[in-house]
Amino acid sequence: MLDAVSSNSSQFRLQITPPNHRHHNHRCSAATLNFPRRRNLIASSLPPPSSNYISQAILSQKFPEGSPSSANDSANPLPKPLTSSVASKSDGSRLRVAYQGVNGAYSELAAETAYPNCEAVPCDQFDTAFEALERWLVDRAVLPIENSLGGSIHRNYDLLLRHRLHIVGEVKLPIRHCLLANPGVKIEELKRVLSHPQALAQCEHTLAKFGVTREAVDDTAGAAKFVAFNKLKDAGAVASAAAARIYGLNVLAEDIQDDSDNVTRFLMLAREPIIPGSDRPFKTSIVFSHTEGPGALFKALAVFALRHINLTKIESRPLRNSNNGSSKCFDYLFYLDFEASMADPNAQNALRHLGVMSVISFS
Ligand SMILES: O=C(O)C(=O)Cc1ccccc1
Repeated sequence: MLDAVSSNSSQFRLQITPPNHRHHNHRCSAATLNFPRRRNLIASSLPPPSSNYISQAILSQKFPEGSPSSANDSANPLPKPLTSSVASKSDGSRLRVAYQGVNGAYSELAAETAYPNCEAVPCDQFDTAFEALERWLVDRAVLPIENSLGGSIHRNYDLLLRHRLHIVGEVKLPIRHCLLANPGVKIEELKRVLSHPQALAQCEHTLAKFGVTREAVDDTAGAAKFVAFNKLKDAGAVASAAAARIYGLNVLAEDIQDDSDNVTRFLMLAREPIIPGSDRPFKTSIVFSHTEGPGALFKALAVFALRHINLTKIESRPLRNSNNGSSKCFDYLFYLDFEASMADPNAQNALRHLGVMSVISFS
C-alpha cells in the first residue's frame, strides 16, 4: 500500500506498507534465468537465448525502431521498437523526481542536478521511490549506485532487477561531507556520529581520529534531522552543508571524507526507456548470467573487446536461490556498462554475439 505521509518539515514523504510476501514472485528461483520471460527485468524484450549458457537483459536501452541489421544477423530478430521518453510534462507542470531520504540528502541534489527545476519528492525507502514511479505518482526516481571511495552500492544493484524500470541517465556528484552538531556542541563532546553507511565508510579515518562511534541510519540528511529534532548533545551527523542549513545545525568540520576526490554516481530511472540515438555518446547497461565453463566470462567480455566497445563497469551479484540443491553454491549475475548506443549496429551485433555464443558453446 502506498501512502503519502506528512512529515514534520511540512512536505510530503512517501511511505509504503508492503503487503506480506510482496516480493516473493520477484526472486530468482532457478539456476539459470531466461531474462526475457521474467517480467521484473527492466527494459528489454530481447529474443530468448537458445540455451541456458548466457542470458541477458538490457537495463538502460532498447533497440530503436527500424534499426539496421546486417545480413549475417538477420536470423536473430531485433527486440520491439521503443516508445519515446518524456523529457518534460506536456501540461507544463514540473517533473516529479523521487529520491530516498529527507530534504537535504545528496540524492535530492542529484535529482535537481539531473532535472533542474524538478520537484524532488522525498521517500522513506528506495522501494517506496521505485513503487511511486511504477504507480505514476512521480515521473522519475534517482538511485545512488556507486561511490569512488565506498565502491558499488550492492543493494541498489539488486533493486534494479526487482523493478520494471529503465535507466535513462546518470549524474556524478562530488560529495563533500561535513560533521554537523547542534549549536553549542563541540567536537570533543561527541560520542557518536549518525549517517548513511556509505557516508560513514567514506569518512572512516577522519571519524576514527575524532574517537566517535558510528551509527548507520537511512540517509545523511535524516541523520542531521534526527540530531536536530532530538536536540542531541552527544551525537553529531555526517551530512551536507545544505542539511546543516535546513535543520539549524553547526558545521564543526568540512570536507571530512577520507579522500577529497569523492564522487557518487546516481542513476535516473523512468517507466519508459529512452530512444538511443547516434547524435551524442550513449552508454548502455545490461545484465546477464552464464553457467559454468572455462573462460565463460572471458568469452562474454570478448564480444565487446572484438568490436572495440569500451566497458566502463562490471559488477557481479550472487544469483539468489540458484543453488537448486546442487553442490554448487554460487551462480552470478553480471552487470555491465559499455560505451555505445544501441542505435549502433556494432553494439547490436555485440549483444547478438553474446546470445549466439551460447548456441556455439552448447552445440
Ligand atoms: O544519504 C544520502 O544523502 C544519500 O543520498 C545517499 C548517499 C550517501 C552518501 C553519499 C552519497 C549518497
